Amino acid sequence: MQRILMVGKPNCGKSLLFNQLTGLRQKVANYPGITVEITRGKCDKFELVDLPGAYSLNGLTRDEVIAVDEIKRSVADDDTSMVLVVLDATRLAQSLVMGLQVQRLAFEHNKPVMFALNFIDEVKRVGESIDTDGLSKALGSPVLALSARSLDGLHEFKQSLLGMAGEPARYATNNSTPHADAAERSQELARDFGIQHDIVLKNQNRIDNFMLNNWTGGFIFIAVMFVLFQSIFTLATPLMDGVEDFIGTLAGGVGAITAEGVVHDFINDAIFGGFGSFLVFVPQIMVLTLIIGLLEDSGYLARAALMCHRPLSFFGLSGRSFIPYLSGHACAIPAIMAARTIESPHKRLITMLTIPLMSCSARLPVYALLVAVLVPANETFLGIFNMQGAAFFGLYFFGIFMALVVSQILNRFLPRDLEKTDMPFILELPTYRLPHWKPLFQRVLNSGIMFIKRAGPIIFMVSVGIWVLGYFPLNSTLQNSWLGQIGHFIEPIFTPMGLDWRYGVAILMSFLAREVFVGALGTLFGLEGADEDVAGLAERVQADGMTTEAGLGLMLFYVVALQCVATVAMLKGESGSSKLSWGLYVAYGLLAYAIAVAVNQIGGLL
Ligand SMILES: Nc1nc2c(ncn2[C@@H]2O[C@H](COP(=O)(O)OP(=O)(O)OP(=O)(O)O)[C@@H](O)[C@H]2O)c(=O)[nH]1
Ligand SMILES: [Mg+2]
Repeated sequence: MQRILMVGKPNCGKSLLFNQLTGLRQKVANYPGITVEITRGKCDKFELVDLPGAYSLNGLTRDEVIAVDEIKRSVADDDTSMVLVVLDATRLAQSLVMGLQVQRLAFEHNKPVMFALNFIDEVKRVGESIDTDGLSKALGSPVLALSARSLDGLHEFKQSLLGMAGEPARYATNNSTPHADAAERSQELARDFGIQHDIVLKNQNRIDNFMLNNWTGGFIFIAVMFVLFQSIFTLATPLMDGVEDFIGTLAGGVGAITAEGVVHDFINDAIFGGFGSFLVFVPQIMVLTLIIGLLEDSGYLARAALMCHRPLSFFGLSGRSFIPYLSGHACAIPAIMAARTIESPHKRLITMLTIPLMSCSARLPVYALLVAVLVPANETFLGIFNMQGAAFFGLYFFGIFMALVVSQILNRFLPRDLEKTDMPFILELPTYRLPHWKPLFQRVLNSGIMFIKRAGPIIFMVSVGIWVLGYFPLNSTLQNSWLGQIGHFIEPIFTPMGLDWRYGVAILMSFLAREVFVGALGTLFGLEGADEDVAGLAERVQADGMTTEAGLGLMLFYVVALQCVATVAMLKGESGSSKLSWGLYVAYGLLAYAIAVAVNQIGGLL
């Protein structure tokens, strides 16, 4: 299949255009450096390649290097038909540096180039226009104006693109002599053809004066973060109650039509009690994705990263660590990849190694369960803050705090040779924008589906496995079932944490994937009281008499422990060291255990 290579500066809308042309759903957000790997899709009979953004062919960060290497390799390849350069029409000068360099490279290999002048909707909104014919003449390649968001001009653009890709030889002949200094030429072209820059900047600066000011900016930052973590709890609660009621009703209905016996118990305890307990938490993951998405789309996150640069530098990190850290609250795997945009290898490594301490969404079910057990519902602090929400914030905060402490230690002890290639912190601030709702909702829905797909099978298997071991030999109690016997054997490890063997089994199982904890516990409590209704695992744990110190220790255990094999694999891939990655898995596990034991023991003395 012939290939169309798509290039451009970061945040110029490549991925959104790629999605429109291929029907795929690559991540799109208003922050430079979202795409960090090469993505391929099909557009008509061509393969379209979306690359990470780069400001020039002298790639600085790892994602830029990936893009530049692929451009250089691919442009010389016979299978590449043409190069599509995406430009941000509102930031012509910055977009053209890369554009001109790539055009020159493409011409050297007899490949035609087309320029997509994106963001034309924003140009129109400020009452400006761009002379595309003039620009096209000056560049010596066709320029087509479009908006990947409002879809203006997209149809005509697609026709022209396919026309050129289908007959590259016809367009490849080019007589223009590309200018030697791309940066200088970009400035000239932007002056001649670009829009009055201050129109766009004026509004933005007005907001930024407020957002980036030491006082108001700091206050807004803290308020945004607090609302973010608080709303994961408060916004999701009605939805979670809805799911819980639904599962409860379903379980009641199914229970009524199955005859008493093994099958009835299995459905009640393993399916509804185990797997059902886990499904209750899906709305929370979706709310988290929604809020992070809103922040990303608005353009605020880049400002937050800028403000965090100085404090983060103190811990050996960079302002660019902020986004990987924040997205680590959804999932560590893409967050570790997002660390590719960090300019310094030393800081990048520290960021990657501490991302697993961010409370990812897989911990949400565990937190939600334990917070519901330990903190009374509907209680408020000063009449404003929901106490359960505040407890959530505390857990997230503890994760971030631990990450900073570990970063500081790593900064001291990691070999310094990586730092020789250290580079300055530069971040282009994107324009403030309203969210793009449709892709945002798709992303939210997708996060829920992905969560179930990824963790669902393993939780189902563990729930079934635990149920079988706990149910047999027939007519035994849970205590002297097969599972009980194994449990009592491992119990001494968990006694110092103030927990009995049932929690021990659930914790051990959660080293496969941390979400398993809730399902495993749900099955265990289901087995114990086979006649009760399945809803309300938190009430059962509460009634069972978990002490506050043991519960708190257990929560902190889950903040710190790295119970995710996929994260270890990702770390191995990105750091190139399997010893380091598995070492981290063990180290965070031991640290988590030590913290839980300490909290329980000290709490017991008070
Ligand atoms: N108004 C408007 N917004 C756009 C347009 N194209 C893209 N966007 C928005 O611009 C932002 C960046 O889009 P992306 O597609 O992620 O940009 P990218 O070039 O892939 O960025 P990197 O992957 O970071 O290099 C997103 O918020 C998009 O919704 C457009 O034509 N008009
Ligand atoms: Mg992209």
